[in-house]
Amino acid sequence: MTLFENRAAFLDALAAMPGPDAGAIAAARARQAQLTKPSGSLGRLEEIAVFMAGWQGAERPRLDVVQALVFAGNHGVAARGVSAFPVEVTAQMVANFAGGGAAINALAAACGADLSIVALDLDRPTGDIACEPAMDEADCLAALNAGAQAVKEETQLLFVGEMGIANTTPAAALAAMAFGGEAADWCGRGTGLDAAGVARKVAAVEAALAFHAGACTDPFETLRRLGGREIAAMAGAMLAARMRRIPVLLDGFIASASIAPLAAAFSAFTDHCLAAHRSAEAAHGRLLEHLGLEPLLALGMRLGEGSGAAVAVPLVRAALAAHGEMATFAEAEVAAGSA
Ligand SMILES: Cc1cc2ncn([C@H]3O[C@H](COP(=O)(O)O)[C@@H](O)[C@H]3O)c2cc1C
Ligand SMILES: O=C(O)c1cccnc1
Repeated sequence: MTLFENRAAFLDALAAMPGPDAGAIAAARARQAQLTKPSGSLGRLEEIAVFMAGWQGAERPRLDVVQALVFAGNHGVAARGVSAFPVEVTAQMVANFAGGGAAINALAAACGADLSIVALDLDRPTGDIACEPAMDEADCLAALNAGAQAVKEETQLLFVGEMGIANTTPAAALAAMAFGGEAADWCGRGTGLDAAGVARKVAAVEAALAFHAGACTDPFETLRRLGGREIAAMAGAMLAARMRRIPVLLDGFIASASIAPLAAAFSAFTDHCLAAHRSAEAAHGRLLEHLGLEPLLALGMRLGEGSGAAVAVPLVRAALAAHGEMATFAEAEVAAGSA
């Protein structure tokens, strides 16, 4: 099913996004207050349980179906020498995902997530954002829909990741266009660029910001001009999740940048997202601040693929286990305090 028939349908869906279930939030909070522990003593685990209750619409949310989606795409801007790796690596890594040999294969299995890989026209790199739009309208819509279609109805927690050599460059451009600042503020070392490589990246992002200035009039247009197929697919999947009230664990710099145009237009967009981690990519912390999200972890990871989100899934499981399985003061006949 095509969720977004056209540009207007995408923008309408964004404007009409639902909020969490207030009744389930109230019920989960009331339950938390009854559990055999001092109020607040499980810290953020309590907030995670209440967050999950609100988006799942259940006093005791569950985590039987965790879905991981990894989207892959290639980028015209790679020709400017903005990555430490050659573009062939994108397709080679897609083959590695299929063979089960990538980090996300191991980490998705370790956290009990159901992993799917969606490769998007790898033989057809996007336009070079420094001097042309990444995609035409049909291409951008197709990528948004590829993301949306991949989200299963029964998913109880979603995370998305990406593979696309050079994609920290469009990610930096998207973040700069959404939240302002200099190109250099948003450019890091990606896969391990040296100083000259970072300088080429900054120049590419500066050129992109100048070329597309004034034309990025809505989130669709920003994604179309400055994004990429895997980036638009991530945004489409995370919007589709929101439309179905499915909570999202947000991965690293590129996944976060994919929703920057949506969040810049509608700051409530990130309400259904938990930031899994703060990537070692220099600008990720600042980007999360703009998105209004506090990362759960900071492990020095800078891989993408959804790897940081996978590592945070056990925290959500722990939060829901405590919330769902603990006894109340009444059940355990423990005296409740005044706090
Ligand atoms: C072998 C390999 C596996 C990866 N898995 C994710 N990335 C990550 O690195 C890329 C972004 O960094 P840059 O913009 O510097 O190219 C993306 O593909 C991202 O997913 C990888 C990169 C490599 C080389
Ligand atoms: O934070 C990320 O997602 C990231 C950082 C560097 C390279 N690839 C991905």
